[in-house]
Amino acid sequence: MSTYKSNDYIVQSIEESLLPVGYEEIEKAARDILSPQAFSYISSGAGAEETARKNKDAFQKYSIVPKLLNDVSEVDTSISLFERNYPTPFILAPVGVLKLADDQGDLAVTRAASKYNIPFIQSTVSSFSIEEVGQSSGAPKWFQLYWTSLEDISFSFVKRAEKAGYEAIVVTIDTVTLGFREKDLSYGYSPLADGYGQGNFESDDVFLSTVEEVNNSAIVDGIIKNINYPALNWSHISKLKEKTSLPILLKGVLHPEDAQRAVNLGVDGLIVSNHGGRQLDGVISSIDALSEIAKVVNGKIPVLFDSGIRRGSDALKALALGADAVLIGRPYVYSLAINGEKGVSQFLANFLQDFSSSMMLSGVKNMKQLQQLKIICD
Ligand SMILES: Cc1cc2nc3c(=O)[nH]c(=O)nc-3n(C[C@H](O)[C@H](O)[C@H](O)COP(=O)(O)O)c2cc1C
Ligand SMILES: O=C(O)C(=O)c1ccccc1
Repeated sequence: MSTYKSNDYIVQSIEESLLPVGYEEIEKAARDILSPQAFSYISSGAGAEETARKNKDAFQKYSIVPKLLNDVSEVDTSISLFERNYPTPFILAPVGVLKLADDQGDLAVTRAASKYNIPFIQSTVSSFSIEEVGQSSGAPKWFQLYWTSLEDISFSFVKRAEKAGYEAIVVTIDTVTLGFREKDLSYGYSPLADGYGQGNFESDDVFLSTVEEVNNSAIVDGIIKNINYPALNWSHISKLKEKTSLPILLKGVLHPEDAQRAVNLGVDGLIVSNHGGRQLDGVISSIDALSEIAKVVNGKIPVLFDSGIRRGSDALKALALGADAVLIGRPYVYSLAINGEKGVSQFLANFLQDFSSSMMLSGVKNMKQLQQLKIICD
């Protein structure tokens, strides 16, 4: 279903009360449930958390100027990406180590996503394997790739993803080394060292052939060595293009010239993102980077967006500023921690209600009109 009438979702929200409604309350509830280390891992940004703060504050600089009296009794939220139609412009961002939030991790998330036909992007550092996630539900699945030092492991992941029916490869380019996350360092906390995030590696023959003796610490060392790959450059993207016919997206683009180069190279899509402020602190907020990139790309390939989407009006702003679809990150992770699959389902119901009401209230009835919605910046 992609056409909404007023209050379709709110009925469900009122009937069940599985989750607090607003983002801040959801975050608070997750803080109460998770260990201080786990909560801190999910919530914190790198460095002084300047960028994490900017992601939030920057949204407030943009204001929607509604254009009314447009008969919005039905709104169509559907989009089309890579020749497939989706009922909503939302995608669930790749989040490693989701098992930290809930034992069922990615499996619970894709089950919730399948209710709304929302694509789920599985992380390289998932606690479940590509095959397990592939079979977990009918939700569309994309695979996020952290390029590995031994590139045959990357190519093996990509082949496995193809075979398991995944529909796109998302190469994250902003994490060639891990950001300096002061809170995690103060706790001495690393989920990888704790054994999370091994699902794809422990099930990969190419990776296993590089581990002398298969035990937990060898696997952890192997993963860390592989996903830190500062040598990553454009030639790797060209090479990946040769290896797969799936659409390739680059995640973490902030510079318009990188966007232009990606288009020239034949990349299929971009994700404007600063990784939720978790990588280089001090970088531009993702929403401030969006318009210029959308302008350079000029509709040649889809431009997706994440970092700071908390509620419907945030999504409305990002879509009006040039995004073709929007990734949701922390809000679904906290919802998972609070109430597993049901928590994520409830979150999505609330979010979709909020978004479709926001479309109506701004006087737009489809994505085309939304792209023309007037936004002013302070
Ligand atoms: C706990 C956590 C783990 C993440 N793991 C990954 C990952 O494995 N790969 C990736 O590309 N991005 C990862 N991200 C970044 C998200 O995909 C997304 O860019 C970010 O969460 C957006 O910011 P927001 O959640 O504040 O909206 C992670 C984010 C969080 C919070
Ligand atoms: O924490 C992250 O943001 C992330 O991308 C990651 C990296 C390595 C392991 C787990 C998650």
